Amino acid sequence: QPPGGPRQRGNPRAVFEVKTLPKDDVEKRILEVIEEVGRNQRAGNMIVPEEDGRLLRAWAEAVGAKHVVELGTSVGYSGLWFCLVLKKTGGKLTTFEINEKRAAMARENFEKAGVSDIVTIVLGDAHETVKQVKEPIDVLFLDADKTGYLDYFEKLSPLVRPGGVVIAHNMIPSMADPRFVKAITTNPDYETVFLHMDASGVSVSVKKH
Ligand SMILES: C[S@@+](CC[C@H](N)C(=O)[O-])C[C@H]1O[C@@H](n2cnc3c(N)ncnc32)[C@H](O)[C@@H]1O
Repeated sequence: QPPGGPRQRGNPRAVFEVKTLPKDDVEKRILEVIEEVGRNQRAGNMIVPEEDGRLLRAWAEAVGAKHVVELGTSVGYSGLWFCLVLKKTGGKLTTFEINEKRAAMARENFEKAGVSDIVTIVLGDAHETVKQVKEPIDVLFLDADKTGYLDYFEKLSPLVRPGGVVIAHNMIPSMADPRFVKAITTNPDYETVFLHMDASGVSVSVKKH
């Protein structure tokens, strides 16, 4: 164990312990629910590791996100990380989920965290329902069906604003759809980097100005 406490639950190989510290009561309330969901609802709900949650939050902060579109709500864990930012920017989260039970749990978690007013959960097959999105996107987060990433990217990329990002989860070679990898690495509109490849793998594609 490194000094200062246990290593990150999300990544036992993490070199330094990092803990997200609340800046104010709004963050405190959201972080308490993040901690609780991470502890009690991780099993069976395929939520991202904690260190990926912090990565999502960091990118959303960096681009000053006001509109985050998420594919794959599950129980709202990654969405809550985005809400830490969106509560401050006056932004909103539009998140898509096909599973009613998980969507209901997410609704409850968003309520508890005090962010329901900035979150829209769209229930149904996102390949159909994403057509509802008409506004510019600052962060597009792909974390639903892996073979669907290319379709989501093709449908929503035109709405991603210059300087915005497309982030995809589970991008290690054994999980990533090669057609999507090709799309984000050969498109001259994007600069793509791969992070956390010793864990779940996350791609970040920044739309160029
Ligand atoms: C990996 S989990 C999302 C985890 C979540 N982003 C988090 O970290 O808290 C993937 C979710 O995508 C949902 N999903 C799969 N196919 C979908 C589809 N076609 N439309 C909408 N949601 C879908 C699944 O039901 C599941 O809850």
